[in-house]
Amino acid sequence: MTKQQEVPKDGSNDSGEVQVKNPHLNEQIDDVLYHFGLARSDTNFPELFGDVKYVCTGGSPTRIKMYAELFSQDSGLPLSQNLSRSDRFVMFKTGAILWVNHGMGVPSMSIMLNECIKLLHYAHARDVSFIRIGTSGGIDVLPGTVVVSNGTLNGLFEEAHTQYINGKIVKREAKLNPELAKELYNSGVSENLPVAHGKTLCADDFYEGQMRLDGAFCEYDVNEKADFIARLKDNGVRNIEMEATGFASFTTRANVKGAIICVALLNRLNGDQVTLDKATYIDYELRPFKLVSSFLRGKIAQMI
Ligand SMILES: O=P(O)(O)O[C@@H]1C[C@H](O)[C@@H](CO)O1
Ligand SMILES: O=c1cc[nH]c(=O)[nH]1
Repeated sequence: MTKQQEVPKDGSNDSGEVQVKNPHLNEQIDDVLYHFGLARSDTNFPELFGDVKYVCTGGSPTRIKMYAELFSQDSGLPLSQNLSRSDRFVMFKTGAILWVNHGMGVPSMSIMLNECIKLLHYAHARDVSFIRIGTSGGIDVLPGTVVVSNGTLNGLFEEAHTQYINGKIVKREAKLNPELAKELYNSGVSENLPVAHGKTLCADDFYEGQMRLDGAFCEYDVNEKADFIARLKDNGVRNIEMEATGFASFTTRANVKGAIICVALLNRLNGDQVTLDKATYIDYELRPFKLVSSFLRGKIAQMI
């Protein structure tokens, strides 16, 4: 086990490598990626992951496994076994594409992203893009619409991701890659999918943070909820989920492109409950996958 490649002091790196910006890692002989059950000392990261160009992620482990299996069928690329040795996250590989789930909300996703970013850094993977493929609550869009995010907002309507570190609030820029978003949007159009552009609100929970009236607790009234949804609409927000600002901030810090594609399960102007029957739910959750699969197959054709 050799000492890891030095991290530049200012964190800068224009080689296209996935960046970590933590000088303490230079002092570590090994690094255990605990939530994947993988360590530098027991796994050949460059051999297994050095070719990765796209990381596709979403909350549910069974959904991400299904996407990886379907992509293997669509592309003809062989599907790996589950490369994660922990029960926290699953990880599959189809050629240069890695499929990893992230759980629900920024705290879970930030663990996955920290470890995935280090894994790809140790693997010397270059020019990597991360795509979050998910579900959301739509704002003034028909259920089933695939929203390609062109910006992210936190609960204060700021384009920022907030962390509490060392007893202080730390705010970081939360921008997505506009060119990647445009390419993905165009793939949706060419697949005849109902696509929309718009900002994505990142809430800290599913109920009060999204101004639902159907949680266990609620201290606002129906008019306040309607005002909130109207304010979102006026600010160009097209959907609400629970990861966007964290995802945008982490991908920016790691020097990778980031995009978010989420299907709207409902139109929040018309209600709060998700009441889709199973067949419709499956149809909807496949829509953002179809868009990304078409995009990735185009990219693979260019790589050959
Ligand atoms: O994994 P997805 O995109 O479906 O996650 C969204 C956002 C929350 O994590 C979860 C709430 O149901 O759905
Ligand atoms: O309304 C919704 C639907 C999915 N995910 C969310 O976070 N909100």
